[in-house]
Amino acid sequence: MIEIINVSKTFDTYMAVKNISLTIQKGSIYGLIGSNGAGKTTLIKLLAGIYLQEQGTVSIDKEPVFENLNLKEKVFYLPDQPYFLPQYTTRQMGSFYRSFYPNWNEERFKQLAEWFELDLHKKIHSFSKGWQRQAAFILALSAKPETLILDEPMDGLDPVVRKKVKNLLIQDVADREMTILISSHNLREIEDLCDHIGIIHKGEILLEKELDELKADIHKIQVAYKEGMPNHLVKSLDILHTEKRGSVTLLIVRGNEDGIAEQIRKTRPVIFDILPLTLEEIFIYEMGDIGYAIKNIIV
Ligand SMILES: Nc1ncnc2c1ncn2[C@@H]1O[C@H](COP(=O)(O)OP(=O)(O)OP(=O)(O)O)[C@@H](O)[C@H]1O
Repeated sequence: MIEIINVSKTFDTYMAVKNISLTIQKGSIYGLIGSNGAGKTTLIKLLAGIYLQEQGTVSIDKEPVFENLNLKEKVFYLPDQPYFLPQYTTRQMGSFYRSFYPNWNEERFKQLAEWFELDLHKKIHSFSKGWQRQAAFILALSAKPETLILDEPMDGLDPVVRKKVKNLLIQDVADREMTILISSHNLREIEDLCDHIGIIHKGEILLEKELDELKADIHKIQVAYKEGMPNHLVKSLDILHTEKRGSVTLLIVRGNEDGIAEQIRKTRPVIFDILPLTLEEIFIYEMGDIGYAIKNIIV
């Protein structure tokens, strides 16, 4: 379990992280979202033990992170610009990590290289940006860390590779309860991966939520009637937003999905669909002012 309690970090006079607290349960995938300069990398570097906070505590499984070598054997940090030793091949980087990470799995290393079709014997610096990131993922996942910290991990990956990476991450979380903190400025990109989301803005956490909790309670519904929508239905539903699109009405409704569907079916609509809501839409409709603020700060 990751615990960040009342943590602040200042550069000269600028406070990049302001009194942040958050907890990430073991086996959870936590998405830290924020615009450029929000403080994501600073928070991540505090968690990776690269920076020391001036205030508060940063711990994993109750152990303080900073200068804790035992803990570092179980944590893998993949920065936004992956670092490799100069002139090294992925094979050589593998040998380097093998000496450092006790859980290193050679079999997996070879399997992943095959799966990504990556040449282990080529110098990493000759790879394109996307291939370098794939090499970094192969190394990170072969180290079998208990905690994986990823800063903007999907940058430069094509959609097919993104899907592969997401599947691998989910598999490791399911198989051995790996904990992941993943930062991104793109809500859409990580919404299908994370079970918790934290929004960071100007060094502060604006909002933190469990995704299932967010998604279970709000629904996008499309209905059409021969003679307009019945008034009693409008009154009985907890409608957050209504939009007319020709003869079809689009509703954003809060409440239990089955209950809402039953009420609508009773009114015999000619069209009735429940559509998926994106996380961005949920933020906007569910959180009013905060939702609109969030819309303006993330893509
Ligand atoms: N080493 C540093 N020295 C001085 N200021 C820094 C340093 N690192 C970060 N900052 C400042 O702290 C703030 C937060 O930066 P940080 O890199 O954590 O943001 P971020 O959310 O990761 O942004 P991005 O999405 O652009 O990578 C910024 O204003 C940045 O200029």
